[in-house]
Amino acid sequence: MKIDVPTLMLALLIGFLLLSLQLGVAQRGALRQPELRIWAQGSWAMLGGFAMLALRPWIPLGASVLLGNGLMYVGITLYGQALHRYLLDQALPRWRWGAMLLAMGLLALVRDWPTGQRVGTASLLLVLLLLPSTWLVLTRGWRSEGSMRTVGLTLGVACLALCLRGAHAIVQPEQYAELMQDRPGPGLSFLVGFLSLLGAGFGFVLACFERVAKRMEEMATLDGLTGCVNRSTTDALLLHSLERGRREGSPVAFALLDLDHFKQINDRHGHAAGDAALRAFAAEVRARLRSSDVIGRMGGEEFGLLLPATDAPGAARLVEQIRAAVEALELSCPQGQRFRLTVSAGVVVAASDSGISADRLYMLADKALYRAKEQGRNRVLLGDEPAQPPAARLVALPPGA
Ligand SMILES: Nc1nc2c(ncn2[C@@H]2O[C@H](COP(=O)(O)OP(=O)(O)OP(=O)(O)O)[C@@H](O)[C@H]2O)c(=O)[nH]1
Repeated sequence: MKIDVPTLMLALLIGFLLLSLQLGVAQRGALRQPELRIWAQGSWAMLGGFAMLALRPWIPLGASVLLGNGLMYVGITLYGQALHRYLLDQALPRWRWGAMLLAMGLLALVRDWPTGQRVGTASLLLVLLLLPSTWLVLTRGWRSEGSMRTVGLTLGVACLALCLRGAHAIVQPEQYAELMQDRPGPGLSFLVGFLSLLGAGFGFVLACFERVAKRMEEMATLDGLTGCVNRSTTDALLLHSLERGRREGSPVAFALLDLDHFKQINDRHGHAAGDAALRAFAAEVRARLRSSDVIGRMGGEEFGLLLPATDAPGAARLVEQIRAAVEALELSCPQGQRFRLTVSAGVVVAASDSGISADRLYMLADKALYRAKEQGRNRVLLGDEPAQPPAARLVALPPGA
């Protein structure tokens, strides 16, 4: 196999230039991610590094070696910074910048070595700088967006190829006497090592896209404050559950839960304490649900609980447990004052053969909730689901039932 190194160098220059330009353009649009900006800076540094290597016939050898490899070390470290922020939401630890400076210092010490040993050392230093990021992506990134796996794998391939290049250059320095000469080993390791780094960049862009798409989906379906599904999603899930209950012959329970005197909590302790109370309430409910149950925020301090395949006694027991747990909850506001919450609830159950609509089920739950408020709050009322006509029979449950 014949690999023409000058052509390869030109291809890499164009590749990193295109990646940097595309990332720059994406930054001006909707994809304004700081991690992508940092990756773009890293790609500009890599591009500068290749340019310095490619200019070797026209600039002093020492400058080409130091600037070429040094800029690549900066590029790799910036890639590390982007990955660190993306996966850990933290800045790159200082020692990684220190390692980059140390690598540059070592490079300066070996700049007069014969080409083979110098290429070997420079490649191995590149691998050492790349390894911590590769490890991070292969461990933490593996459970992240699917595209991060391709980033981890391509970085792993880059490390392997550059490691082989470094070892090969030290063992057979004569093959590396001239940077631009056509030799299969040096050419192949250069090709695979740096193309993999370029590929990791495209994988990283895709991972950022995936994350943005996931966030947009969450924003469309979830309530940002409590993490519960929003009202329209709850409505859609209720319709779906009723349909499924009909097909499978199982009942569907639906409850409306409304925090009592919530306005007073806001007025006395502030809006932030009110928000914290809503979050705490949602967490308290979520902790008691099965994976098939759904808690939705219907608006303000009102929540809907959707319990598929649950009959009336089961639903009433669960909602009563929630009521008691909320009553026992003690919250503190930023000023240190402590306060408590109570919740009222209306529960209705649709039998599989009732043919009841989601709207009517909601209305019956709302009626039961209204009665619970009327009867003094902090209680759960069960509204029977009549097939027809609409009046709900309300059964008061003593606390603890
Ligand atoms: N902190 C906070 N308050 C909210 C939010 N959404 C709605 N509220 C407040 O919730 C309060 C609801 O008040 P009301 O509808 O009078 O109900 P309540 O005070 O709970 O009275 P009852 O339901 O009759 O027990 C209002 O003060 C709203 O401003 C929110 O996201 N955060």
